[in-house]
Amino acid sequence: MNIDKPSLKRRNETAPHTTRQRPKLNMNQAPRIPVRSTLASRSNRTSPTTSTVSNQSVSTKRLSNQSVLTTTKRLSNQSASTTTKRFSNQTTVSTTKRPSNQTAISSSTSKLSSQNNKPVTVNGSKKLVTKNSSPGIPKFTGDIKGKMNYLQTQLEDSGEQLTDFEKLKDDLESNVQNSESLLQEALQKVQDLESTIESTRSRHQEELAKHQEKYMLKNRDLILENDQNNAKAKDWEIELKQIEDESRQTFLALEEKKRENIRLKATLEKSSASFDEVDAELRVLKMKLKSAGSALEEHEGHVSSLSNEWNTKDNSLEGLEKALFEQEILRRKLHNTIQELKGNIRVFCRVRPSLESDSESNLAQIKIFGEDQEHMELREQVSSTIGKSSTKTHNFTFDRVFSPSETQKDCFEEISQLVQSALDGYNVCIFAYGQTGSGKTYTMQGPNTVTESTVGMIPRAVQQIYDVAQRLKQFGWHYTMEGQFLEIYNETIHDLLGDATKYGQIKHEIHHEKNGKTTVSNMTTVELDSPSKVKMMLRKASQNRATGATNLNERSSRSHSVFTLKLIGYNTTTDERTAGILNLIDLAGSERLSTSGSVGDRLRETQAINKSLSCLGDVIHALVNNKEGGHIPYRNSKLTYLLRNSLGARGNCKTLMFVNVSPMIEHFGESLCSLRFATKVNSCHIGTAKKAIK
Ligand SMILES: Nc1ncnc2c1ncn2[C@@H]1O[C@H](COP(=O)(O)OP(=O)(O)OP(=O)(O)O)[C@@H](O)[C@H]1O
Repeated sequence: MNIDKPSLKRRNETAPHTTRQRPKLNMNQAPRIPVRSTLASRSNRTSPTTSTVSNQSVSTKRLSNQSVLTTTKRLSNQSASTTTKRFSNQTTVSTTKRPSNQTAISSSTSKLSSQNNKPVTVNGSKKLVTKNSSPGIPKFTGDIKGKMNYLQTQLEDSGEQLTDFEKLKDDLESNVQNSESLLQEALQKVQDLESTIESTRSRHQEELAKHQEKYMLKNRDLILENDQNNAKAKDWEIELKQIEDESRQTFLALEEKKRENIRLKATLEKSSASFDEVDAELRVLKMKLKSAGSALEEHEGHVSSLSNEWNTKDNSLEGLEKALFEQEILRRKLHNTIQELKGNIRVFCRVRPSLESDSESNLAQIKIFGEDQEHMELREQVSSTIGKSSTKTHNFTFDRVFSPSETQKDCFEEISQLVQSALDGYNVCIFAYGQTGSGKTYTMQGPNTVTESTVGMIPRAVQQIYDVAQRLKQFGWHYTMEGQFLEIYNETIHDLLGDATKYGQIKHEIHHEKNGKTTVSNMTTVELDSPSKVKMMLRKASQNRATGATNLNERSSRSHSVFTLKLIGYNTTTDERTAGILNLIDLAGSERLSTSGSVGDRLRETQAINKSLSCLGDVIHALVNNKEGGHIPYRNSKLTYLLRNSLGARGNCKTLMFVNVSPMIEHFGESLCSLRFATKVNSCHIGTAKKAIK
């Protein structure tokens, strides 16, 4: 809808001559002027006969202003005079001859008249224009009068013609005026149209601008919408991807479910088959049950007769229980008599097996023999001063020698009688003596990673005491068990169940009361009402020992550990009370100062260990050799002072010592020393032990 304004203007300017639309003339109103047509065709022969109004108007105007008047004038001036003047010799010629510039109207009118002699329509009235040779005009006859008449006639004709022409002129002029007014109207219409066009154009422009603005806004909205749609499309893409992933996973899960379903179907089929089997079995069982039901009825009859029998026997059972109780008292008496006969100090030797870290080739020759496995022989290759090699044999005898293949259970079976004695009110000490790495801790507690078969003497002893205490309940005995665990390191006592970070800050003093009770101050006491508590206690002690040293084994070999279990029994039937103590002692490594090669702190440690161990030997020696009431050097070491009431001073003590030895040749010398020390202990006889009965 682009409107080219300049081109419009140009068109307006050129319109009169070319394509400008003019108001149409109403040809029915306008007079028909064939003359003008002829004139027009003559003046512009190339123009179409249906020439434009403007052409017509212009021609008409000219006719009215110039041609018609000129023609009329000339006609009036010339026709008469010239015709008259030339009449004599040129009448025909002058009348027929027309000036070259004479108007088209006159010419055409003349021509029409002369050629056709037909009536010419002018302003709607028909006029007959005659030629000179027209039969209406009298011919010149040749006389003057005739001539005059003729001329008169001619003049009259001319006057008529003139009148016609004037009429014609008037008509033409009115035509011209009409045409002009039409033209004015047309021009006015053109102007109106132009202003209409202009207003339409400006309106269109405004509308266009509005539309453009609207479209721009719409376009901007569309861009925004497009951006939003793009963002949405991206979101959708991401969402679609997620959905795709989810569906892939769902598909995988579905596949897995399908496979599981297949497996389950197979299992179900199997199960249904076995269900059928079970169902058949159930039916068989039901039948059996039925027959058993009838058998049961029979048995019930038997039961009622047996029940009567039972009642009579129940009465005799009470008598039997009483007898059993008496027998239990007797058993305990006999047991302790046997223990006493065996001696109050007994020694067991235990040879540990070779370890992965030991080499087979370095095993010492150790032989264990005797009816009760009580003898052992150690062979040693020696060279004399003259270089002659020979075998030297060392023989030892103990209460029992355990070979490397014997288990913890085997060892415990032998000491369980002593543990029983603690329940019966005796003070029992079980020592583990030997060089570092000979198996003392293994024997007393078990290895670091303990199993049911490797569990040591301490937990086994507690388990036994717990079991026996439970069993003795039926005879009226009720026991309370309290446990303590301490360490003697460099002659200082540490509470292994206490706070290891406070070692050295808290002082622990040993007190012996007149009633024979020994106490250590500031010690943690644990009530052992179940065997599981012993495990907890041992774990805690082990952790404290680890906190106290960078190397657990190193610490354990440099200190004595003493586990004390106090057993207090009360018999509600007999009102009897017992107070026994079980001490389980893992001694520090017994290696000699010369072989240890210790210096500095380690030297002082070794000296302290050796001192306390030799004190133990001295105490035992004094107990053997001193007369009753003689001095026993218990105070010389913390260990002997602590165990004063358990080492036979008051006669209710039982002592067992495990001497642990290594099977390796490299430890041969230390093993001999340990065995010699144990032999001395074994030869002691500390009188007859008496249980503590209050
Ligand atoms: N009878 C045994 N059966 C199997 N292994 C044993 C036996 N006796 C000791 N051992 C092992 O030998 C090694 C040393 O034993 P243990 O630590 O008990 O010696 P120790 O005499 O207590 O040493 P320390 O004085 O340094 O504490 C340990 O690895 C232990 O498991």
